[in-house]
Amino acid sequence: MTQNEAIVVLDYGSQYSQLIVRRVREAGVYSELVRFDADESTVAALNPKGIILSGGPNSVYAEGAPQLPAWVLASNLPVLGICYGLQLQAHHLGGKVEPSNDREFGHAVITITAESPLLADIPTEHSVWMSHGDRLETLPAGWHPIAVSPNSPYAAAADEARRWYGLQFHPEVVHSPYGKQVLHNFLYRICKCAGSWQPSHFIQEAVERIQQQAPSGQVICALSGGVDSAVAALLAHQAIGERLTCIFVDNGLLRRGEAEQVSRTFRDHFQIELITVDAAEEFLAALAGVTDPEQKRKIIGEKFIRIFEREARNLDDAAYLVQGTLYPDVIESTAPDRNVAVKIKTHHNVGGLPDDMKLKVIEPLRMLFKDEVRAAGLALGLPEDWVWRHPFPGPGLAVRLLGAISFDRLETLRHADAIFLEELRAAGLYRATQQAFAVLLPVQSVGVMGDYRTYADTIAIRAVSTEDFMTADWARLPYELLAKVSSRIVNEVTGVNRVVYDISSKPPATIEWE
Ligand SMILES: Nc1ncnc2c1ncn2[C@@H]1O[C@H](COP(=O)(O)OP(=O)(O)OP(=O)(O)O)[C@@H](O)[C@H]1O
Ligand SMILES: O=c1[nH]c(=O)c2[nH+]cn([C@@H]3O[C@H](COP(=O)(O)O)[C@@H](O)[C@H]3O)c2[nH]1
Ligand SMILES: NC(=O)CC[C@H](N)C(=O)O
Ligand SMILES: [Mg+2]
Repeated sequence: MTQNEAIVVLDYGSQYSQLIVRRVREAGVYSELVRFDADESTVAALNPKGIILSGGPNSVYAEGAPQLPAWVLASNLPVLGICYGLQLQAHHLGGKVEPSNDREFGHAVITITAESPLLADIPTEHSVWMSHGDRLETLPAGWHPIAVSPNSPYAAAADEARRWYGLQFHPEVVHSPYGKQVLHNFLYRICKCAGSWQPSHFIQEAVERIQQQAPSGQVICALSGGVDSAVAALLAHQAIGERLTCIFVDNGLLRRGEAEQVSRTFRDHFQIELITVDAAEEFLAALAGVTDPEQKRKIIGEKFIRIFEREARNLDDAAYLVQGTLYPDVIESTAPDRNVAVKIKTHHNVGGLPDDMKLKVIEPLRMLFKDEVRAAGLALGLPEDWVWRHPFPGPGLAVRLLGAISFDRLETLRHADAIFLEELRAAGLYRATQQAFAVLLPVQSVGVMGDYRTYADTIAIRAVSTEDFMTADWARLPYELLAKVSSRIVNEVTGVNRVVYDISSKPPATIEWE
């Protein structure tokens, strides 16, 4: 994306790399994450006003550890190193980094010891979040400390003349309450950014890009009812008008009333052609008897694509497929030290596309985060309810119904899920949690109802609070709400005699159960 200014974050594999980009964008400056070994021309094309070096799991002195590219050392741009980034700066400029006995993980208090634009408007003593086992023992020539912590003589350091700065702590995490101010200082006091980035700015550019990517012919957009695909559809429609047809697949794995609600809302609000494909039987037949979570996901992913291909052939051989892929999906599959990570689950639209797929994929949101997509959705006139809808996974209820899938079991789950969401909304708490749903377990247990014995199914209720769905905590829903949901489910849903609330965070659990 060509912006007139950007902050480029070099990724050394920190779990927080994405978060740095996000914080910079929140502060009004466009930012992208690039591999630490990206070449200079890739970075120059982004018009950088400054460079941030992320943290990382390695030790700078270890053999094979990722290093600073020569072009960074030769650059005149301001550079901010965070944790591993600071250690790299020191390592390359003649300072000394060593393993420390006083490792710091978590909360620490730092004291500002010298005036610096980086730490302007911040109390002299304040708490920060640390996560390191190595530390700087000697600063390079030209550098001086600007903050200390009990275990880090160089919690922050600077070469003001060159505009190189380093932090041993992580300003990007919420546990560093002044972290936003530190980043703001770097962007505006040091890099002199103008600060004109807004998610809605990207709309015009995205529209032009879609016109170039699909200059002629028919285009389909896979529409799910979620916010991502709706925003992608609106952008594509602005770009190519009537050449666009949206395809909504009723895979039989949707929630109660969802198929009707999605097509009705869509038709009420948009003048975009929509085809609803009733593929419920096809999906359920393919899933019959399948209990393995990964196998379910693969069957579903493949079916989706075959249906899109079939619909494309019926539409004058449409050659393009618009998808709502977001930036976190892209980063997950491309950044260093990430592609070696073990696979937890196959997301149906990422990495799961068949090799022989002929449709060319167009992904207008591939540079955005979810909150930015929501802002763009609002700017494009997407109804608020749609903008704030909880995400719903493409494999749908198949990954919330453990064990073999049948129409009857799906109906049980749909009913319980509808009750939970209805009560959550009635309590005014839908937007206080980021995702909430019911899960049907393959577990029967004994109960007593109306003096007779039951041996029936278990429903688990899950609600999470999260910023980015990468980590999550279970939502502290009020007991009164849980009590009401539990009693309604057992009373109203035939075949269920027990309801449990899932109190697992991610990690170690994931949000979905499969
Ligand atoms: N039932 C469906 N019919 C057609 N396309 C679908 C369906 N379910 C998922 N998709 C496609 O898969 C993509 C990824 O799904 P995903 O759930 O990540 O995004 P979303 O549904 O657009 O938004 P959200 O994350 O808010 O649910 C969607 O953008 C859409 O293109
Ligand atoms: O479109 C999707 N296709 C998938 O295959 C898929 N699997 C998980 N999810 C959603 O991703 C987020 C994180 O989920 P997990 O913690 O279960 O991995 C949560 O928001 C999940 O709902 C999916 N979305
Ligand atoms: N969070 C980090 O960047 C850690 C850097 C380095 N691996 C250390 O332990 O000190
Ligand atoms: Mg979805």
